[in-house]
Amino acid sequence: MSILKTIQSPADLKRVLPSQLPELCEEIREQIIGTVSSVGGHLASNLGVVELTVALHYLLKTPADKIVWDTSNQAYTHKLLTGRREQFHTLRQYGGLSGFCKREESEYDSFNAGHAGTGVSAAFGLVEAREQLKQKNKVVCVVGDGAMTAGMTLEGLHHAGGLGKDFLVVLNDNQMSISKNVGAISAYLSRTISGEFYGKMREETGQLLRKIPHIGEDMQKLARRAEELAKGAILPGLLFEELGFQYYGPIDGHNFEHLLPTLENVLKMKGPVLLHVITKKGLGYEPAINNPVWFHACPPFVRETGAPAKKAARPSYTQFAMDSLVKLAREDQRIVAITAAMCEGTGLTGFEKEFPDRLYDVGIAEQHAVTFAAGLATQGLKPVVVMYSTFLQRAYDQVVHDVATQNLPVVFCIDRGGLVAEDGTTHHGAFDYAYLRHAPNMVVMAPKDENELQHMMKTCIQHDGPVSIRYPRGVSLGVSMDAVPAALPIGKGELMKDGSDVAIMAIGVSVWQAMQAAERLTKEGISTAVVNARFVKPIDQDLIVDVAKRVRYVVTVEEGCKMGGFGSAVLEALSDARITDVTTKMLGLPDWYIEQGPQDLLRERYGLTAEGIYQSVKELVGKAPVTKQDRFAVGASLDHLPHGDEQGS
Ligand SMILES: Cc1ncc(C[n+]2csc(CCOP(=O)(O)OP(=O)(O)O)c2C)c(N)n1
Ligand SMILES: CC(=O)[C@@H](O)[C@H](O)COP(=O)(O)O
Ligand SMILES: [Mg+2]
Repeated sequence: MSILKTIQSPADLKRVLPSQLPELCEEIREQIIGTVSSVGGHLASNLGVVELTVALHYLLKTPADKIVWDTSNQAYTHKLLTGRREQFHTLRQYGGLSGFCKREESEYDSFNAGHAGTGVSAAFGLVEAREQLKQKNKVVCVVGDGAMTAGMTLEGLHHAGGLGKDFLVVLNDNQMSISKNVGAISAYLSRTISGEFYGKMREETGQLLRKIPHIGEDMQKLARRAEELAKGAILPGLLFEELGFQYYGPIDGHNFEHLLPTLENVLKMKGPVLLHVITKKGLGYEPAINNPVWFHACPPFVRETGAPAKKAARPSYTQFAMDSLVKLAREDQRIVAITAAMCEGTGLTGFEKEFPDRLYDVGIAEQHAVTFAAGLATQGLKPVVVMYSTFLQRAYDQVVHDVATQNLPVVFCIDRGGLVAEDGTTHHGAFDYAYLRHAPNMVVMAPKDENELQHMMKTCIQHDGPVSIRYPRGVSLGVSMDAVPAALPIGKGELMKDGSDVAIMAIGVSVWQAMQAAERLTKEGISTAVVNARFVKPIDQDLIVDVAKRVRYVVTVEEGCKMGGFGSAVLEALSDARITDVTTKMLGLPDWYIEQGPQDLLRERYGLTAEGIYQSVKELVGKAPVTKQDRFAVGASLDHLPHGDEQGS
């Protein structure tokens, strides 16, 4: 009889005998491996926290007590124990369970996440809310060693340590971010784990801490004293102690005999406590233990071998971008690349291999990455910040204040621009055009395909100022490649096809969709032009105005939020040129957070496929044109005017 199947909520878990918990963990691992092998997901991190999650739910009274999962890509066991086992097969699919914590999904999810380093701050918000509301619940934050390198985590610890309220932070240390964790904090944690002297003393104090049945204030002091003695000369945990946290551990995060009594005791302690727990990424599935990087967030795979279930049809845009960068770096010694803990995802591994001294992995520290790049640029280097669109959001002020105001030649390679699929809301690259284009000095571009991508990479490197290039997640189009990349003129678009009724002005991967739609429309008698804008900023006003003068309708297409993005830039250009006799429509992402789902499905849903663009144009053209006289006639009813995104003039 399955134990897992008897658990509808954490209350049921409490009926399981402690001796049965390892068996339950095996069932949980089985379920996670089975599901992730068929739908993909964050396997390695999840397999590492099975015992820790079971122990926390075993001891806490959730949902009154709160667990905040930093990043929350490790919350699968939490989902399985909190009433979501039966839907677990829908994980990360359209309409299914999220791969992350979502308050909309369950009362057991205390805070939404997806980006790393928010856990401590959010959980401390729950702590202070409890104090303000005079409640009694416990608050626990589980944060990884990778997320410990994020500035926000340190800001949160600093605040919480200073105020001294009851708060448990569990540091889940598997010595890995996505790749091997980096930097001084990671080295510090490793020393804490591996110190030989401390290891022995830790064992003794750990035993003491586990033995104390119901730890009272005096006993707590005794345990602390013993712990202090154990610290001896090397003072493990000193960093956290100095930040106002009582530090305990490290303990084995896979052993219930350590986990349960230790957690029970630290949960009773007063003030901020940090418990250091050591876990292994991928535990329970050999291929994931051997390759935790690939299994951090993997596509569907063959259970028996761990091999990917499908082979990619063509190289990704990421690969083309980074191959271009490597080629350019061979010729230009000034180029250095910067990643914020995303060397593999951003495709920088080839660069690292060839130029190990010119690649900086700064940890999960996007803000630092950008300002660090600005510093490098002041000295004549050519820093290339390679980052997912969604993570660059965190460094908005650094882009504006540290790079753009000084007009520094920092290149931003923005990967995962647009819809990213299964990671959903927190990971879609929806906002970059909008959050970059309003910064004076910024150049913002996006290629229509991988060939243009290589030319744009060259353009970026040549440009003497802040410049960004964004490309999507996924496989490239398979177009033929020019032998040599050539820089493009900044701010110049490309007229792909002329027409006299409608102009579709598109950017990035939407351009080829627009071309297909235009060809079909033209065949049906609606003469349709297509502009590949190439640049969101500076936008090619001359081309846009020239084409707009020839047509009656202008449709903009972008895989980004409509508000403030590319379409807005086109409308501004038309407005500046006083083009008032075209009817316009913007296609792009609406003013809500986009759900998870396959890219194709989401593109279809938001009208960004060739079919969607075609339908939008047909609908627009089918409507009675709105004339200037109609709109401005005194007393004229506005009911006939286009609604929503359409802006008739
Ligand atoms: C702000 C931000 N940058 C980058 C990422 C990508 N990312 C997701 S998980 C992860 C590693 C997290 O490591 P750790 O906190 O140790 O958790 P583990 O997966 O090891 O449990 C990274 C870099 C992110 N989610 N958020
Ligand atoms: C980086 C990150 O947040 C991952 O956890 C995410 O799931 C990666 O997805 P891709 O790198 O496949 O886009
Ligand atoms: Mg880790």
